[in-house]
Amino acid sequence: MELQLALDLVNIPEAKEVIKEVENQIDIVEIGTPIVKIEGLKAVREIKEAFPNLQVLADLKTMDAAGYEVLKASEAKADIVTILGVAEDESIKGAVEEAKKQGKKILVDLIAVKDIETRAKELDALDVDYICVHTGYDLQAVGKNSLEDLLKIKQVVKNAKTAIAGGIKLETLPEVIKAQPDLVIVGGGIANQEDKQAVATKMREMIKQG
Ligand SMILES: O=C([C@H](O)CO)[C@H](O)[C@H](O)COP(=O)(O)O
Repeated sequence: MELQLALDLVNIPEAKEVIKEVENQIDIVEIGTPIVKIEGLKAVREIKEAFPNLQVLADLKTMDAAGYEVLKASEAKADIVTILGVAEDESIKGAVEEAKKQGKKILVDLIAVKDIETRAKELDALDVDYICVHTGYDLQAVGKNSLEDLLKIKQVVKNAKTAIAGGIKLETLPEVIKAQPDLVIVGGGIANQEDKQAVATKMREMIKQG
């Protein structure tokens, strides 16, 4: 099981400071959608240059022109690029095709997908690398989480790795681990904590113990 730190509400220098504190505890660092929108793909390039040993995920949440966006993120040295599960199959195929050409990976974000099982099954057949259940900030605010969705997609996804994101904290990590995703994505659960290193270290230990 891998651990990904999602950075959303910071600028590039602030992102570097947070990563420095936890780089030994994480496998992947996510340059979140708000950072990419505000700072551009240079955020991806700068973080990869500063932390070459970490995999860098560009959370583009692509919806169209997928091959082109994957190409541009790849040129900025992203290792993994995200596309939305609600995108057309043609877009998913375009993203996968370009990622394969560039030696990169595609994570599909199921945010806002209504029939999670059907879509996860379809996406699994399109050769994507990760399929991620995700409760975004706006649904977290009304008390939702993604655990049930993870259990649902685990039943139907046979090829891709499964991932979970959305409001995961130290206290909720044990039940997430029990559901055995391949990738756990944590944003505020690390980034908003006083002692980020201690929290990330504890999370890493819990994940190791499985
Ligand atoms: O993708 C995300 C969100 O849509 C904002 O861009 C977050 O990275 C994801 O939700 C993980 O962050 P937390 O919910 O703070 O753990």
